[in-house]
Amino acid sequence: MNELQARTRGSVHVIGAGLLGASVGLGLRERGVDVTLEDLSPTTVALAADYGAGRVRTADDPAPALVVVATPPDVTADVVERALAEFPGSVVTDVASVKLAPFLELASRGIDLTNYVGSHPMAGRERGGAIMARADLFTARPWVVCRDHETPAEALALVEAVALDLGAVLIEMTPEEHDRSVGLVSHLPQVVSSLLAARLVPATEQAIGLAGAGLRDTTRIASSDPELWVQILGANREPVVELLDALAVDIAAFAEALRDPTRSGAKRRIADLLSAGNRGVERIPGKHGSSERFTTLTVLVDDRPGQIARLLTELGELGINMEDLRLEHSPGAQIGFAEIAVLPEVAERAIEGLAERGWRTL
Ligand SMILES: NC(=O)C1=CN([C@@H]2O[C@H](COP(=O)(O)OP(=O)(O)OC[C@H]3O[C@@H](n4cnc5c(N)ncnc54)[C@H](O)[C@@H]3O)[C@@H](O)[C@H]2O)C=CC1
Ligand SMILES: O=C(O)C(=O)Cc1ccc(O)cc1
Repeated sequence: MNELQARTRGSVHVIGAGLLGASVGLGLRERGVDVTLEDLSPTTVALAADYGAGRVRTADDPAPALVVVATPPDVTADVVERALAEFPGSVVTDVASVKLAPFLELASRGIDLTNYVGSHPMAGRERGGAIMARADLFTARPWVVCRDHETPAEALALVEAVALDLGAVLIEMTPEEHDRSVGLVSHLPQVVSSLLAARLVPATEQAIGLAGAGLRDTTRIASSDPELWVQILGANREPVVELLDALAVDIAAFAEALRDPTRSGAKRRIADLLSAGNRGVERIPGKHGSSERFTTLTVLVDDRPGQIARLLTELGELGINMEDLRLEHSPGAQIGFAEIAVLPEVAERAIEGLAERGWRTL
C-alpha cells in the first residue's frame, strides 16, 4: 500500500458507505488514515470494508476526529444531526450535492452547528454503490467547502486536510453560491442530457445505429440514478427552474429562427446562438484547446514510430510542464498534430526550444 504522509490527523468515520463514502474511505486508507464505516445496509458496509475502504466501528473505538456523512441528500440533515449528537467533540461534514437545503433544515432545528462544515466534492459517477467506489475519484477535482464566520479554524482545517489527502482542489463558497453554481454546471446539464436521451426511446434501430461521439458526449450523464437526481433537483429547484426557463427561451428563439431561415436576420440569430456555445465551451476548465489558463501549441509530428515519445522527452528536457495533450491524425496522412497546452509564461520558451531541436509549430 502506498502510505503517503497524511495531512488528516485522527480517525474518520464515514456514514453512508456507497460510491462517495467508500471512495473517501479508499482514498484515506491509502494514506494510512484509520477509517470506520457505517451504513443502513450491513451488506454495503461489508462490501466497502472488503474493498479496503475501512473497518466496522466497534464499541471500544474512541470518537472519531471527523465524521463524513455520505448519505442521500434527503436524509443528510437527519444524519448530520445524529452525528453531532453522538460525537459532540467531533467535526462533522457531509458531501451532499446541495448545500443550502441541509443547512437551512439543520439551522431551523436550532442545532448548534459550530462543528458542522458542509462540503461537496465535484466528482462522481453515473452509478452509485460501494462497488463503484474508487480511491482516485477526487483527484484534481474541485471540493467545495462551505464555512461560516463561526466555523472554528481547526474544524475547517480538518475537512480541508481530508479533501487535500484525497487529491482534491479546495474551493470556499457560501451554500447559496454553491447551489447557484452547481445548478448551472451540474444540475442543468443533467436535465438537458436526460431529456435529450429520452428523445431516443421511440427512435428506430436504424436511426440509433448512426449514433456517434456527439450523441455519446451529450448523453453520458443520462445514465445517472433517477432516485438520487429527484432529490438533488428537488432540493435545488429555484436556481434550476430559473435556468430551465432561460434555456426554454433560447430553444424557442432558435426554433423560431430555424423555422424560416430565409427571413432577414434569421441566419444571424442562429449563428449568434451557436457561436455563444463556442464561447461557453471554451470556458470549461480542462476542455481541450480552450482553457484561458493555458496556451496551446500545435506541433507538427511526422508519422513515424517514436515521434511523440521524442517530443515529450524533449519538452521535459526543456523544463516545460505539459498541462494537456491532444493528438490529431487522419489515418493515412503523413503528418499529425500534437496540441500541447502549457502555461502562457513558458509558451515562448517552448516554441524557441522546440524550433532549435527541429520541431515545427503552428
Ligand atoms: N453520485 C455522485 O456522483 C455524487 C454524489 N454526491 C452526494 O453524495 C451523497 C451519496 O451519494 P452516493 O454515494 O452516490 O450514493 P450511494 O447510493 O452510492 O450511497 C449512499 C449510501 O447511504 C446509505 N444510507 C442511506 N440512508 C442512510 C442512513 N440514514 N444512515 C446510514 N446510511 C444511509 C445507503 O444505504 C447507501 O449505501 C449524496 O448526498 C450525493 O448527493 C456528491 C458528489 C457526486
Ligand atoms: O459526471 C460528472 O460530470 C460529475 O461530475 C458527476 C457529479 C454528480 C453529482 C455531483 O454532485 C457532483 C458530480
